[in-house]
Amino acid sequence: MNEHTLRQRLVTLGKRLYDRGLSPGTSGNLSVRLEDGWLTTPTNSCMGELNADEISKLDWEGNVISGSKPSKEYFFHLAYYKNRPQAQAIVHLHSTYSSAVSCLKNLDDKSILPPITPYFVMRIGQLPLVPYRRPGDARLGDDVARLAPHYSSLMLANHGPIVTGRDFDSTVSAAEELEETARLFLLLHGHEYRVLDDAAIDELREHFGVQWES
Ligand SMILES: O=C(CO)COP(=O)(O)O
Ligand SMILES: [Zn+2]
Repeated sequence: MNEHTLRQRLVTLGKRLYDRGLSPGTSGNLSVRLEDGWLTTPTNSCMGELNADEISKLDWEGNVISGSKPSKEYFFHLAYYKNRPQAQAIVHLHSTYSSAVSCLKNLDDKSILPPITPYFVMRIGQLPLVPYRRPGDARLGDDVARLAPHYSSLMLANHGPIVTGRDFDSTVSAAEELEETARLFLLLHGHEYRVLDDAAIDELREHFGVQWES
């Protein structure tokens, strides 16, 4: 997709996320990689009302080339792009169920959600917890740089998810999948439930190349 089309996709899918209630208020931010830099949503923008011409364009040093002032989290997007070549797009949300899970105590920090469904394993994979930092704290960039080579998605403690993918549309779908998984996980609380066993995960790995260590 060229830059013009990607700007339109940011507007269209930003509205989809907002309409689904996955990015309340002005929370969250989106970005996509281009040949000559990358695009991100302006800081304090509502995802339901993005303007294609105002979207911020940055270079690989984080300098603004054009558009409005970028997201205050631009540096963790940059850290992901620099440390994960396969990441072509990034979605960061404060979606309710994912953010609720990010607040739970006693999580396995290396993999906070169990493999309850195949689509979670396929689209997200193992999801580590990044210790809490203030939004906009540049040290989040170091945390993301360290984990980015190993994980396509991360959960910021007491905040929300960062999801990356091979193109923008599939990254948005993966973020939606994560939200549904978090919802299922919380619905299952207090119930006895099965998780996918090693054989099932191996089968998914064979067919879809999942990122899950048994
Ligand atoms: O989600 C957010 C902070 O974590 C939103 O910040 P921005 O509006 O600066 O993108
Ligand atoms: Zn946020």
